Amino acid sequence: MPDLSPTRGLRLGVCGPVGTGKSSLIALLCRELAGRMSLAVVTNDIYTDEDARFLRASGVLAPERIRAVETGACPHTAIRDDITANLLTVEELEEEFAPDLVLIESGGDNLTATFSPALVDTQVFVLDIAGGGDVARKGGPGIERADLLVINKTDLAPHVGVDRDRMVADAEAARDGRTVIPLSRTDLDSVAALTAWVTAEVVRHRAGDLVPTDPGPMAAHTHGHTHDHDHDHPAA
Ligand SMILES: Nc1nc2c(ncn2[C@@H]2O[C@H](COP(=O)(O)OP(=O)(O)OP(=O)(O)O)[C@@H](O)[C@H]2O)c(=O)[nH]1
Repeated sequence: MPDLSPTRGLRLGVCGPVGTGKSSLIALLCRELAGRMSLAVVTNDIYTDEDARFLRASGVLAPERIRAVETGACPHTAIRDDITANLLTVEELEEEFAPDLVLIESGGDNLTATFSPALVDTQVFVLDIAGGGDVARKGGPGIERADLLVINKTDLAPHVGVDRDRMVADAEAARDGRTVIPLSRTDLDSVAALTAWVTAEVVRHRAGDLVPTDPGPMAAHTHGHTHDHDHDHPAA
């Protein structure tokens, strides 16, 4: 029987709306895991490398292990529809550092963006508790079917009038039992739960037991844009 276990590390996608704490979560994971495994990070931003600069400045990982993809369009395009730039960047990092884990951050996007299963082996969707207790009930592919849903910034729940346990229960109901982790960087037990989940995924991947599953495409949408002159668009 040939050895089918993968020779490259786990590729983990971190997705979610703007400002929910994706970069902070990646910084947290780097801080917790860097002593135990080899890591690399790819960030996606539309026009800047701001997230990569934030992570380099946080000092959690050698700067050369953090690379930015400037998507030039909605970030979800670069993580789902045309993943070439991301794949090339991930492969460069894999060739140079042979990481056990590559974390890929999507740019802040809307509620329905997801990673292509051709780019990541497993994916986390991040919600912000301050975005409101109803958000988990609204569903969408990431909330319902990402491998892990994180409800982040739970320390803010009392300040924004959200019932944390209710929101977690709603999310669990929407996800048919898939894992939900309520997280705050100030709650060490929750940080340990996140770290344990990621470590278990690395182990599953190494054993050849992790089959990437697609949460599904994002909802149909249009890209609003303005022009300062009239012209016809070429047919798509
Ligand atoms: N109170 C609290 N704030 C947090 C926590 N995690 C992150 N934040 C804050 O949330 C804000 C947004 O965090 P980021 O990590 O930049 O969020 P992001 O999702 O990467 O943002 P974009 O890349 O712009 O989409 C920052 O001010 C963080 O300090 C948390 O656990 N608790």
